[in-house]
Amino acid sequence: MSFMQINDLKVYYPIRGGFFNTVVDQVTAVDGISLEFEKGKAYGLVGESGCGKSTTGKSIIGLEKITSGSIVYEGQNVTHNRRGRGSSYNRDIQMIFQDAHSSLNPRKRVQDIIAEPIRNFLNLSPDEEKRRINELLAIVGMNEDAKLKYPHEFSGGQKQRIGIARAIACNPKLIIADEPVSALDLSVQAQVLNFMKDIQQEFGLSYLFISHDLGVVKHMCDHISIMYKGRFVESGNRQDIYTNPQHIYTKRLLSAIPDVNPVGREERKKERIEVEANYTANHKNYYDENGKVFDLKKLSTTHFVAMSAHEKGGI
Ligand SMILES: Nc1ncnc2c1ncn2[C@@H]1O[C@H](COP(=O)(O)OP(=O)(O)OP(=O)(O)O)[C@@H](O)[C@H]1O
Repeated sequence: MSFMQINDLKVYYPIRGGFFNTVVDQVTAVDGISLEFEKGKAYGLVGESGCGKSTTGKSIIGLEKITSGSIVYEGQNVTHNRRGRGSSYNRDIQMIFQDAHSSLNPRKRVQDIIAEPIRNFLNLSPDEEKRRINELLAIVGMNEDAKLKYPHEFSGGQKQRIGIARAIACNPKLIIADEPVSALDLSVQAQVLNFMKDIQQEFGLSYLFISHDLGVVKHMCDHISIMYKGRFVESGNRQDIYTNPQHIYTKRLLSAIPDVNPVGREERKKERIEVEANYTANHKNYYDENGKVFDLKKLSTTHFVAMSAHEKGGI
């Protein structure tokens, strides 16, 4: 049973111009997406830069205005009151950001950063608050003496852990993680991802994991949606997406993942080229289930660049 449903979400940004700074046009950032969240499951949102992933995350949490569509949380339509002070939605849906450094207030000590949601949503005594902060630091694998330090005294991975401690402080149901590890180096990425998996299991958390990296999403997510120009072109479980992708755009994203296994690399390369050639020969345009046309020529530009570098064995 899903605890939250996103229905036909659309987010348009107005473009202003002219002498009176009036609205002259709009950017269609999210163009009618629907999603359902179940407890304890991780959902992935993948697509190229600018396809609307972050806008989706920010509009779900309430940082962006929704143009149309609805968000239903535990049976209540919360579309227009997501950020109400003290609302359970505000407490239960948390976000962690790509740039941990700028998401932590540099003038606050770690204990005050982590205490922020506790003070907003839980009515704890000073002693209980201290105990909760110690507990949260232990969960994210940090020493108690971190409490009195400032964000600049920590490494990137540690800062991300502080962000995670703040996000889980009030036992949320869903964490929206927008590229949470892409600013970290590879060994730290693995540590943070594994740690996020551990706490997911321990606390029955759900994630909306936003990334352009299909490798990371494969590691983390049960259900994956592939986004292109504000819409989902394909959604499915991990198995469907990685072993039996249906949409040409998904196939191209998958082929852009560096092929690190030398065994059978040539055969896989030939197979990919064949799939591409057949598809392009047989489909002038691709029509999605709503009849919207995707122009293959336009779609291909970035991904053919990525593919050809890969095909040449350059990656
Ligand atoms: N505040 C804004 N005002 C106007 N347009 C915006 C604003 N924020 C984003 N956009 C536009 O909305 C579209 C979607 O942006 P978004 O940041 O959601 O993409 P993204 O998939 O998260 O990209 P990236 O992976 O690079 O972060 C882009 O065309 C972007 O230029």
